[in-house]
Amino acid sequence: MSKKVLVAYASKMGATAGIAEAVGAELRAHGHDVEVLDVALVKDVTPYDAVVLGSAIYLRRWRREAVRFLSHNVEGLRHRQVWLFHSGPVGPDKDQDQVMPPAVRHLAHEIGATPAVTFAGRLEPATATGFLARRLASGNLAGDFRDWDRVRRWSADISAAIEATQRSSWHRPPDVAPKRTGKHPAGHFLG
Ligand SMILES: Cc1cc2nc3c(=O)[nH]c(=O)nc-3n(C[C@H](O)[C@H](O)[C@H](O)COP(=O)(O)O)c2cc1C
Repeated sequence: MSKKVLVAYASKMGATAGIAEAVGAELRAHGHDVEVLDVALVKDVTPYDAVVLGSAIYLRRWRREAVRFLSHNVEGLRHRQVWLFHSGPVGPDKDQDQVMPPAVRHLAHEIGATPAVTFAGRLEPATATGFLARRLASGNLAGDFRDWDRVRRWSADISAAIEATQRSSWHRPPDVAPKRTGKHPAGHFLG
């Protein structure tokens, strides 16, 4: 039986929105009824059985509208399966997992969601908005590093997890704190 899934995103320059669309397409291919929406437009999570939320990372933070969505919907999200991802690393650090900002980590814990998966991002002159982004997009961080195979595999795993809960009752995953490396993966952006 198909489930109703919300894939919400917070994106400034379109890269995270593209990843959300790819997640949505894969879930649809698995037979689910999917809505892909800018998170700022989501008023209510009640219609959905499961929620995927992705945010772009800027200066180690999530976009404000994504954090607001989590904090305004803690109770609703606690009763749904929730998956989180963030899109950020570009250039030489494209494969570096990013640490969840403390506020997001706290909210994920409240909701009972596992830590966000990191997907590489995109930073290109054609889509960069703002002085700093345009400057960074002209250096060695420039490029589209989004790994569509990885995004599709992750989405297929989500589909399998959604389907599994139709056969058994869902058990909230244990809280797993992200591993701290001491290294600042956002070093490129912080100078
Ligand atoms: C000013 C600026 C700061 C950034 N800070 C980070 C960061 O702290 N960590 C990170 O992984 N990526 C960082 N990025 C890369 C973006 O997250 C990446 O380009 C992302 O794919 C953009 O997503 P969007 O197009 O959905 O807005 C930064 C990019 C810019 C322009």
